[in-house]
Amino acid sequence: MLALESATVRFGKRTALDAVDLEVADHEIVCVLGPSGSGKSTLLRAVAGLQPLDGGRVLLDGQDQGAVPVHRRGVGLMFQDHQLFPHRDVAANVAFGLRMRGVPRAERDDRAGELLDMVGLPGAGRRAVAALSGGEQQRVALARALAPRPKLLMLDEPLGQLDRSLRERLVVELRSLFGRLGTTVLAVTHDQGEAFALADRVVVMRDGRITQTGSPLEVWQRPASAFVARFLGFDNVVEASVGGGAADTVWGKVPVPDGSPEGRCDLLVRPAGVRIGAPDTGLRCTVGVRTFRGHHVTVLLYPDDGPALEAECTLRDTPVEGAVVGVEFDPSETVVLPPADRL
Ligand SMILES: Nc1ncnc2c1ncn2[C@@H]1O[C@H](COP(=O)(O)OP(=O)(O)OP(=O)(O)O)[C@@H](O)[C@H]1O
Repeated sequence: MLALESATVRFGKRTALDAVDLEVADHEIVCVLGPSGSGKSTLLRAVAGLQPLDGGRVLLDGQDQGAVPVHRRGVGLMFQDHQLFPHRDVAANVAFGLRMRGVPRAERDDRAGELLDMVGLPGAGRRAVAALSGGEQQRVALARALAPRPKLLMLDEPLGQLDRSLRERLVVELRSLFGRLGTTVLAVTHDQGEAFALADRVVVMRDGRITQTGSPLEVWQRPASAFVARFLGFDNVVEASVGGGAADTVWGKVPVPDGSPEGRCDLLVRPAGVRIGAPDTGLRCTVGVRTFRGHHVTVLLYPDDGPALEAECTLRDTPVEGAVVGVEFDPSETVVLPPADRL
């Protein structure tokens, strides 16, 4: 349905999109992730027609969109600051795109009512936008973007301003709504949790390029590089050298999964793979800060040498701060990554 072919955008000397190739299939939900400045919004704007390309093409249903203006691309947009019209009521906001398309009044009202039901705001049509909570406004913005039945819905930080618990709830609702409607979605977020909960496929950007793409599970289990691993919030990443089933690291020998490539690498050890035991077994560490995360605890461990290690413990097994412990590593939670200079 959507294809970017070598899409390139430059701002002066800066290349914001660097020959990006990306395909989005019908009914697919794709989330673009990446640090600030990596080109996510530029990608979205280029697809919408808000940002002209300096090279390459954007195709929708096989048609080159180069000469097609924004309002004829058939894409729905929902941006972070959701730009509702504060002086119009909810129904008028939802029906805005339909009015622009000359849809008759009665049909607009019906459709607005239908959409408000769908986004969980039944009967809210006559309410003033200014009197809604942030989460309700977000739902109105979503209803407005969906009203003209866009073939592609694009979301830029759709839940950006809302508090975490509301975001976590809304993201689940969004995924199920898009599934029911069969909406094709391209969304941008800097929040991994949001992307992983929403997407069928995630795309990780770095410096205007796509550095990894895959299902949320694939990317989570096998980040393609130290960059992606760190971006996902994994801090246990060190340079290493693999041979004979183990990696030589600043933390000593760390067992790696069978079949891991040999030679120089970056090594990721997921916190779940850092096993805490008696001080006389494995790597000696001193227990530092502990962060309670509901059903588990993240513990920072300071070895005598090398960077701190993050470990995940059950509440019951959490050692006390200042204790000296021994650490062993679970090979099923380690990932051998290509060394940064070979990417
Ligand atoms: N209108 C513009 N003029 C000049 N430079 C721009 C413009 N828009 C974006 N850029 C630059 O292009 C690069 C990519 O920006 P973009 O907004 O696409 O990143 P992003 O990944 O969406 O970042 P964020 O998460 O902070 O929104 C950045 O270096 C940015 O400074």
